[in-house]
Amino acid sequence: MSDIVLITGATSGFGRAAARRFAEAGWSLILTGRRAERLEDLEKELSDKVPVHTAVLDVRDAEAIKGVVAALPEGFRAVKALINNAGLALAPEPAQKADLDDWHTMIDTNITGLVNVTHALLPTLIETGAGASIVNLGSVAGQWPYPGSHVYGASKAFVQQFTYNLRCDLQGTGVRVTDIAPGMAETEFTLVRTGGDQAASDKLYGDTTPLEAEDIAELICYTVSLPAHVNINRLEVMPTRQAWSAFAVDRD
Ligand SMILES: NC(=O)C1=CN([C@@H]2O[C@H](COP(=O)(O)OP(=O)(O)OC[C@H]3O[C@@H](n4cnc5c(N)ncnc54)[C@H](OP(=O)(O)O)[C@@H]3O)[C@@H](O)[C@H]2O)C=CC1
Ligand SMILES: O=CCS(=O)(=O)O
Repeated sequence: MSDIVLITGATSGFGRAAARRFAEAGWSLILTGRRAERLEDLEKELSDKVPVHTAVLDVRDAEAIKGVVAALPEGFRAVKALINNAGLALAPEPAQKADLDDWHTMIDTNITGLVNVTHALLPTLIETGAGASIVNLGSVAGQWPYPGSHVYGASKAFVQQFTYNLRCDLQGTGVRVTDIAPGMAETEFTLVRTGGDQAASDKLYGDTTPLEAEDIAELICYTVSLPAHVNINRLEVMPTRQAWSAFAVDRD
């Protein structure tokens, strides 16, 4: 029987690329996200290669997650890898101009959503035991501050610390936990962040070489495919053409 991976946010970007990468590696796929049509398209694309189960799911809805886990069909129950990828940034403006609803949406998705899914899958992953994995999508924004990152960066700092704390509690169960923290990667991320501003997205990723979704998919698949005794705690990865900036100084 093939290994089983559950991916949140499989309808775009890293999640969709990871679905394709895991299919290449022969894993059975549980693909989730809010956009049903995209899940159907992905199922059509990949189900010739590997078994695919899809579930329309908003990670903010803890009851719905429990329902999805309880209704997993035979052959998809013994999940070996959970990829907590669903997430978003909103409100690129400074904190003092940000909408409170946008802050709540980021907290509800990136923090509450991630812990909802993790809590629902922990018993299964512990039962799977040695070689099971949780990969959480953090961000360089969880480590490094920058203007306009406010709640987004803070939510990703939570992801890092939650990852480390889970590692402590899961010691002895065989379940591995990893925070993958990418820098600039071209997906629909900036389109979402700017409320659909394609020009802003094109400008950010233009005239340089950002990470591609497939780069992160490769790292996710690599992380969970390592021998069972190896746990990557955190992987911070940037495009070669991205680096840190100097401290900002307010001058007269
Ligand atoms: N691109 C980048 O530069 C970086 C991104 N990241 C992180 O990587 C992760 C993936 O982002 P990326 O692929 O770039 O962005 P995309 O916008 O391309 O994909 C985001 C995915 O998250 C899903 N999602 C968003 N909200 C919810 C929700 N409430 N419930 C379920 N699914 C949801 C979306 O699916 P749907 O809308 O169908 O629900 C979509 O599949 C995020 O956690 C992001 O913060 C980290 C570092 C860098
Ligand atoms: O998490 C995404 C990368 S960045 O936009 O914060 O640099």
